[in-house]
Amino acid sequence: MARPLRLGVNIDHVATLRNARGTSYPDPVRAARIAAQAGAQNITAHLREDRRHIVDDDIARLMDEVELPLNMEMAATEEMLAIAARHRPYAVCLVPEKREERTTEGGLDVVGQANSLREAIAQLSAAGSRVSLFIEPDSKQVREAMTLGASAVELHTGAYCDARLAEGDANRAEAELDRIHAAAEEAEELGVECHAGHGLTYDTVGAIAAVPNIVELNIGHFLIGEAVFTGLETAIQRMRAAMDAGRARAPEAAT
Ligand SMILES: CC(=O)[C@@H](O)[C@H](O)COP(=O)(O)O
Ligand SMILES: NCC(=O)COP(=O)(O)O
Repeated sequence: MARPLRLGVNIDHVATLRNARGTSYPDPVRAARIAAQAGAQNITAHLREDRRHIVDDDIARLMDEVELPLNMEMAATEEMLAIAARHRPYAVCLVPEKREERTTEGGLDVVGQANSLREAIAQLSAAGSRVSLFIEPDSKQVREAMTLGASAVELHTGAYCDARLAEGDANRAEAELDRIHAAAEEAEELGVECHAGHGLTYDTVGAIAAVPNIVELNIGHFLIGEAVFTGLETAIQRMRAAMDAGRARAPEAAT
């Protein structure tokens, strides 16, 4: 039987909409409560250094007012480490950040930043948070994540989703999916829990859910966009159904 696959709902882009007008609505905490009703297992929120969407008060309220565990995405900076130490979220996902980028364009260079990441992982783990590293599906990065003591890796699915959306690029999509399968299998062999996310839609989630070693998906931007048309609860339920359909096609995990 296929193993369980958790859904983390990323509510960043509720805050993007709120901040576009400088109002107090729409409220990411309200979105998080709806996600809970719709069956999500955790809430993901990315506190960017430039606070372009989620702000400090959102993190405080998500911790205090929402029952679901918080997976806080952040860069491994001193400022963010101090914030995480104050709130002690259930999980922290360390991500790369570039001020000019439109979204998180790639994974962390875990190999190149090993020393600073080792220290950040140690601090966060000592404070009681599970630490994952947001990486490209690449064997070197997976192995280094294990060496540094990360509990989990989250594989960046953006390249796969982009290839699926690009007409006539089936070969590239297939190659990206192969990389994700290989990295997920290696992570599990090394004892590192495997998550995935970025850019997933109803059309692309099935193939990722079918990767048997992946146990958590984090999905946001598409869901918040769909919520405009169908409501957030319905959007999340449809995503859950698409995930379940994909998972039902997953072979048994090799390990
Ligand atoms: C880290 C990541 O995958 C992002 O999807 C993020 O959580 C959404 O925020 P940005 O679109 O601002 O990167
Ligand atoms: N880490 C990925 C995430 O939280 C959601 O990414 P997206 O669905 O907003 O692209």
